[in-house]
Amino acid sequence: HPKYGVDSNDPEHLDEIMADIDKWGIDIFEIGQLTNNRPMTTVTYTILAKRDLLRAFNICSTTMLNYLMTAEDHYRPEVPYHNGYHAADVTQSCHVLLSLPALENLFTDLEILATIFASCIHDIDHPGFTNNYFITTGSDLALMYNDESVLENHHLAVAFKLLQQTDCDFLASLPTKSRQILRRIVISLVLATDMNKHMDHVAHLKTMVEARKLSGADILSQENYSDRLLILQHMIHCADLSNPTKPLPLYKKWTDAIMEEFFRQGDAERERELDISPMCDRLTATVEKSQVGFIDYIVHPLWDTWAELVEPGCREIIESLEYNRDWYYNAVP
Ligand SMILES: CCc1cc(COc2cc(C(=O)Nc3c(Cl)cncc3Cl)ccc2OC)on1
Ligand SMILES: [Zn+2]
Ligand SMILES: [Zn+2]
Repeated sequence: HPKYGVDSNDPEHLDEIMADIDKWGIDIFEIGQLTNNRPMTTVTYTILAKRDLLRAFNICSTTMLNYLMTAEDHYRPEVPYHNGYHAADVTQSCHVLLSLPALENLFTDLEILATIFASCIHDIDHPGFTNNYFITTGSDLALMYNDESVLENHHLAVAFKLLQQTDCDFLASLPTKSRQILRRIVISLVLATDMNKHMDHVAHLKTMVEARKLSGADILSQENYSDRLLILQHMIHCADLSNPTKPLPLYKKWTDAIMEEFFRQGDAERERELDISPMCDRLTATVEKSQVGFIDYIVHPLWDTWAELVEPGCREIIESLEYNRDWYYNAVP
């Protein structure tokens, strides 16, 4: 297999970019351009190989690549934001967060494999509309999942269904017990990416930070299973909401993509004479104002609490977030 799992039209350039795989702010868009739109497969395969997880779990590289390519084919390229680039971005962001010094030796290899797997499939087959849109339009998807975390349940069902294809079952050599533990973790992590759970994430993170202050001990080293799983849930949610913490040129590309996706939903709602969702009306929205609100009310409260828990590993990330917030604040017309 090629070094990063996929062929490249410019291998030397890809080597240069992939040297930053452990760094916050690697250019996912450039990786996609160098791999014929395979950013998710490239990033995920490289991370699994680098962490020696393919060997640790006796995972066949060919089967792993078959699964990743098939999974990446199930992201929709016509969806502006929730496509393979976002999956690659969240996977690489989790990879960096898993290596924070405060979390060293906290997670088992199986928990790490589960987190990387959950990240790369967490939005698979995303249709480019929100849960609320599917619920209010009485869609079959909402009917199937009783209006509860509709998209997140769908992503999980699609991802695990692909494992049933024999040439894609990269978990085939895992003992049954390990498969069950991994499946449980992946389900809980993808369900944790439902924005409806956002306030619970922030509340629990604050509780853990307070508990750590009271106990004084480096509590992250004595976490019990349920707290470790909660930290991984907060981690994937932070990665999902990490665009505003990245270098400004990358952040601006993510903003353009999500706003186009939201505007297309707004167009569909206008067309169907439904109420247009907040920030989805391309005729009235102010992108800069939305981002300042997004950072002030959602991203900063979450990341500030996360940063306190893993202190001092995320100081630069918070600085980048605050720099970007000021840039958008000053850009408001
Ligand atoms: C107040 C809410 C809000 C939302 C926005 C749009 O901005 C963004 C929103 C999102 C965003 O909402 N992402 C998202 C997540 Cl993390 C989980 N489930 C569904 C979704 Cl859509 C991801 C990135 C953004 O800008 C770069 O601006 N304000
Ligand atoms: Zn999602
Ligand atoms: Zn996502």
